[in-house]
Amino acid sequence: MDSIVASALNMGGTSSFFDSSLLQKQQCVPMSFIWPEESIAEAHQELQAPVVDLAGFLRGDEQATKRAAKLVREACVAHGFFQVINHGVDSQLILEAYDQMDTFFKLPVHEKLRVRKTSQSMWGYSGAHAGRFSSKLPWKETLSFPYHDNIPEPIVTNYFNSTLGKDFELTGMVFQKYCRAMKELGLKLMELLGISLGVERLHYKNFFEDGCSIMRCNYYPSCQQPSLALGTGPHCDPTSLTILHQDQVGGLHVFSDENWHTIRPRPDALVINIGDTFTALSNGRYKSCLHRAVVNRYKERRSLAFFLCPKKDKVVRPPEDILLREGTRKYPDFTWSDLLEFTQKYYRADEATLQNFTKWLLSSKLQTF
Ligand SMILES: C=C1C[C@]23C[C@H]1CC[C@H]2[C@]1(C)CCC[C@@](C)(C(=O)O)[C@H]1[C@@H]3C(=O)O
Ligand SMILES: O=C(O)CCC(=O)C(=O)O
Ligand SMILES: [Fe+2]
Repeated sequence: MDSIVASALNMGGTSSFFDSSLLQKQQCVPMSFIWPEESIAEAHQELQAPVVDLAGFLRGDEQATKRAAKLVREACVAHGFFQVINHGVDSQLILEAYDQMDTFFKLPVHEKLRVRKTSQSMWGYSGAHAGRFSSKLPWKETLSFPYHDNIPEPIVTNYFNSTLGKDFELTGMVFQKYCRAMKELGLKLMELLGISLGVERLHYKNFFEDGCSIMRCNYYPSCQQPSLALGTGPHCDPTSLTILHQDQVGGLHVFSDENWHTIRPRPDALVINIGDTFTALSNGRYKSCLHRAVVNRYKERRSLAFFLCPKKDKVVRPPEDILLREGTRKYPDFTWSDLLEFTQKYYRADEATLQNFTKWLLSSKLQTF
């Protein structure tokens, strides 16, 4: 590794970090950011996926709910992806969340490193995951924090207060509100997913009620060689349901019918992805969405991702209605804690996480199903 790259990645002993302002000054992206050809194959067409209007469902209209559930079922069977509008989340709150995330990412690197993510924790700031991986680095910075509502104290506000102090009190309050809105919508979507799968209406909603979810702000700096690098490599989210807002720049791609497809940004829409854990909960009926985020030469890009997760020790298994109907199990019982541990300690989440996790689980725990 040459010395400029080493300093931009700031390799010193065991620690390393990503200074995008230094990396952007070089003509070429460092080797460690180059992805294999199959991962960066171009996207051609826009994905034809439904934009589901939630207004009728949210006000309890039965016909509208049936229509929404049908669209959701078709989209989840095909690729595990759809968008929602009239979702009930205040558009002003989304803009405020972007403003607050900008305040954080514009800080000098040494300030952001005050909340650096360590290998022992899911939470904090990470630059290109440079301390975690050494190749196929993602051209992004992330800030991740937990959300649940199992205690009366505001967990997100407290996270910001205890890590970044008084200057980030407002950031904490905005994200506390944003996460509450995401969780509320996530639970309503679980109800819709339950209806769409023909299981007891509140089954999934109840399952997720006491879970601890993950909130992540993604910041993708512009990149001098966008055709070689990736913001986020091809992957299925190991989590259950992702509610994502992307800014106006564009860069989210979904894999469907053997091709990568673009997802045109819609400021009024939230993107919904099925994740691996929900695939298991539906006994494989709903696909975990394979997606990636590309970067571009001219403009930085931002997205806000809320990953809905069940409580860590709950057993992930499809509801009896599905098991009785289908007879055979596609995946063994596991807990979210098992899958999370797999992606944080042993396996970098990609397109085959669930398949490899299942093998690992069966061999390491000598489990049968
Ligand atoms: C449980 C998680 C692991 C990741 C963060 C959440 C949900 C999505 C996962 C991730 C984004 C999938 C792509 C690879 C990854 C390493 C990343 O680029 O950030 C994944 C996250 C992670 O392990 O931190
Ligand atoms: O930024 C995006 O559009 C996608 C991000 C993503 O897939 C993730 O954070 O898991
Ligand atoms: Fe993702």
